[in-house]
Amino acid sequence: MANIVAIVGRPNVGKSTFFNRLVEERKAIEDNVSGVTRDRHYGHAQWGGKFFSVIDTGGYVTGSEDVFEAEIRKQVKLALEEANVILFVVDCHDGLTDLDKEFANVLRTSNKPIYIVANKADSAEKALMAAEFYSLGLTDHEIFPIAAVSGSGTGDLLDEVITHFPDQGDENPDEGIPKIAILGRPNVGKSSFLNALLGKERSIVTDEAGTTRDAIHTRYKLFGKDFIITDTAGIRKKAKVKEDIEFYSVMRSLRTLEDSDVIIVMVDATRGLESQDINLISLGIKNNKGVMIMVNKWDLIEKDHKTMEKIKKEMMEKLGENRWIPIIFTSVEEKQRIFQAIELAVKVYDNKTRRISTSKLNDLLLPEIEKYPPPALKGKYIKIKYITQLPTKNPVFAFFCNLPQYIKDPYTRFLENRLRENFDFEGVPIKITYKKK
Ligand SMILES: Nc1nc2c(ncn2[C@@H]2O[C@H](COP(=O)(O)OP(=O)(O)OP(=O)(O)O)[C@@H](O)[C@H]2O)c(=O)[nH]1
Ligand SMILES: Nc1nc2c(ncn2[C@@H]2O[C@H](COP(=O)(O)OP(=O)(O)OP(=O)(O)O)[C@@H](O)[C@H]2O)c(=O)[nH]1
Repeated sequence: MANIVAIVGRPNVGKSTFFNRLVEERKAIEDNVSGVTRDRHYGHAQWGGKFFSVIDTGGYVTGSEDVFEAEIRKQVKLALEEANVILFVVDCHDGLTDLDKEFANVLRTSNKPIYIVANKADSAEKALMAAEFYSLGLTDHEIFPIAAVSGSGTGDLLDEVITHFPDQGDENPDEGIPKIAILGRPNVGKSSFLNALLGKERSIVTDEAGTTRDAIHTRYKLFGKDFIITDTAGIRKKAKVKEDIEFYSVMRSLRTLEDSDVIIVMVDATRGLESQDINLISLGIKNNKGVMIMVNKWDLIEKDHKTMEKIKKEMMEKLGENRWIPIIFTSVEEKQRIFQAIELAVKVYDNKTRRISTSKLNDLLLPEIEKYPPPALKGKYIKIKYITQLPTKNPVFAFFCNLPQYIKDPYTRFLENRLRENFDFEGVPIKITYKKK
């Protein structure tokens, strides 16, 4: 289960600075191994051996001068639903404001742990100002003065925050059963697909939800395969509220994606691969998820024996260097290839957990590298000596060589292609790193 921390607070108190600080530290640790997702509102962090995600809800409040209570409610509601812990950021510099009080009133309705983070405590003198926020009476926890710009005070805060996480977080999930998320634009047929899985064979094993606000993991045993579909049904209902569709569907995608191994990006055959679909695919890749595309409503397409190949080719072009993503054509309505879609998702999961022995890697790849060695740079020859797959959750291959810094992107792509030709990593992002030897 994902550990999630939400940052709330009025504009300009330093939420994004704080967010970046939390996420940067993890990034520094991880950068050379797995590459880490980072965007404005959502990122990964680590403290004390626990992994968690951080949502900066700040950007969702529009208009920094005129923040209406409805907006605050919307922001905070999101935090309450998604997070294990809420960090309410205030500003020591400005002291307690009316808007802070409004936020506090909304937060009071929650039963999740709340910490008041008194930011801009740049000096000991400023830190004393933090005491003022006790008058909110919002939380039994200590108030933590911090300075997001320098990071001072954040360690003490995080020591406390992580005590609320039930486990280590997503970096260390239970092995074995593939968790599959079905994502896609509204109306492509996601619910119909779930119902088709549910309806026919009626063999759900469990339907467990930690709390109503967590992602729901439904475990299936169908067609001889064990798998889990991750979903956030509670949020889905709210997506029916019109103006919030985009807002909630993004949050929903993040949460389901976070809790899954493989994402099925469902697209509408009559519309093709659209930019939103590409965004979901990129999000999956950045988060090291297995990815496949399910082109649904295939029954609505007028076709001959060449149509499928033609559409596949067009999609491949849009995928560019991510051509390793498999595409399957289905009709949920006519129950066409529904089983194969699940089978493919499970296969992608198997590929994702594939381990190649060092001897096999070297036997197959070193001769290819010998044929096409990395181009010499500044008159220096680059010699790759051996290759090994790192013991990571996602496929990462370390190439040991004399001058790692001299190898350029095109050669990395060459190596990735050779890896994919020799071993089945269909649907799986793979990473290549160079190490000095
Ligand atoms: N002195 C001081 N300034 C800070 C600190 N942290 C953030 N700031 C400044 O406060 C201002 C607002 O910071 P942001 O991180 O953009 O604030 P925010 O809460 O994300 O603002 P919105 O995006 O409007 O919601 C910036 O000028 C920051 O440089 C700090 O620890 N000390
Ligand atoms: N022709 C055809 N229609 C389909 C197919 N799959 C789903 N539909 C129809 O498409 C419509 C939308 O299906 P849903 O399952 O509600 O789509 P969804 O992706 O869950 O939609 P949201 O809940 O809005 O995200 C419904 O009218 C379905 O009956 C299919 O394979 N072929």
